[in-house]
Amino acid sequence: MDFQSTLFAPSASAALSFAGVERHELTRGAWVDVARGWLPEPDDVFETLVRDVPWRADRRQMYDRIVDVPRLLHTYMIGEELPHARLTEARDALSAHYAEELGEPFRTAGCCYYRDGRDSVAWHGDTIGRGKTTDTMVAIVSVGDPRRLHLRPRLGGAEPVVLEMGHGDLVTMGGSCQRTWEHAVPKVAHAGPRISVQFRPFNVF
Ligand SMILES: O=C(O)CCC(=O)C(=O)O
Ligand SMILES: [Fe+2]
Repeated sequence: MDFQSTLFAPSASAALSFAGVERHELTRGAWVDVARGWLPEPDDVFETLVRDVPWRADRRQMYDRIVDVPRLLHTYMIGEELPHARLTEARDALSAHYAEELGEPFRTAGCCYYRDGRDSVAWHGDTIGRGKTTDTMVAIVSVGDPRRLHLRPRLGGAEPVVLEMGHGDLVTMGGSCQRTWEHAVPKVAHAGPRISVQFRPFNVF
């Protein structure tokens, strides 16, 4: 038996530890969990995603113009194989960790590619599906350059919160976060590429 590799090979379950998760309680039953440096091999995940995800540039109607959505997108739907084994492990570990609180597994993986500081996402909640009416979770794994996630309460009454999402970090929005708070990733003067992978349960968008 090769005891060296048994002793020193990083085991996926050991690596994906939730021991370092810090929960930030927001208002109205919303919260955010943060775990720094959570995803193993973030360099490899980043390079693989840049290369292998079928990125698409969206355009959408804004008033009287069609404008580019300022980031590239692709969503892996239920049952589709994810482009990196570490992401499959991450999704399964997240499903197990949050099973009791969430009551169902994470099923889809939305991927966003922020090519530089000009790419962004405006204030919104993930409210196209059930997040509009019920508590749910969106777990985000970030790779690449750090960007800031801004959060603000829809009805005021609390200060905005700004969280850095760095290389390999996990940020989970939970409770009523999608309905009672909004989030955004604003443009910045200088940033290198960043990819965000958002794990969501069935019918949360
Ligand atoms: O860039 C991120 O991590 C957040 C993306 C986001 O909020 C969304 O796609 O709904
Ligand atoms: Fe979002």
